[in-house]
Amino acid sequence: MTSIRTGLGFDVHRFAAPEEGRPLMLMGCAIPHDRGLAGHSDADVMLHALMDALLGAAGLGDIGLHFPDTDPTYRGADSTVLLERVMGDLAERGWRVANADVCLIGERPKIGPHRQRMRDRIAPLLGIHAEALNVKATTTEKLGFTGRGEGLAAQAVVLIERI
Ligand SMILES: Nc1ccn([C@@H]2O[C@H](COP(=O)(O)O)[C@@H](O)[C@H]2O)c(=O)n1
Ligand SMILES: C[C@@]1(CO)OP(=O)(O)OP(=O)(O)OC[C@H]1O
Repeated sequence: MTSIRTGLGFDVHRFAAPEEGRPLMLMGCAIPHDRGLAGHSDADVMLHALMDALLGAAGLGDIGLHFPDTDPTYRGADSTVLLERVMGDLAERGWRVANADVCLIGERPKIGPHRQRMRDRIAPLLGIHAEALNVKATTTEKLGFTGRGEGLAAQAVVLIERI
């Protein structure tokens, strides 16, 4: 039986108008910014990419399958709670996380000042040490929708292994 697998995830959310007063949630952390991301849930784009990577590695589809955006249950959902559900699904099937690498794509906010807080918040939910959860970011050199500041994108890659 295969003992390791990889998965990748990708997600995009547009920014809400500032007057909507949505907080910007990234990796389960409230990040000071002039606007938050729009979404049915808390729109934590980095955690959505991470969950899709985990589900992909385990062959379990994607977050839209598990948490449909047509279901009022998930309105305003805390993505860390959804991540706990995903981790439960993986554990039930005998998988644990070896490492994860998550990349935010956008001009602002800069994640440098928040990187360690993000790792410390999410690594325990993945059952790994913070050093096995990498958090990084890139601009798109002001090109495209992220470059224009219309929204943020995120990518994630994970390795899972048999317990
Ligand atoms: N939202 C972001 C984007 C980038 N960074 C940091 O800046 C570095 C340079 O970005 P380039 O797109 O010019 O390569 C990048 O490696 C990150 O360290 C960031 O913190 N937050
Ligand atoms: C987690 C969910 C739940 O509605 O969040 P959304 O804010 O709709 O985010 P999206 O990444 O568009 O789709 C995933 C959904 O399943």
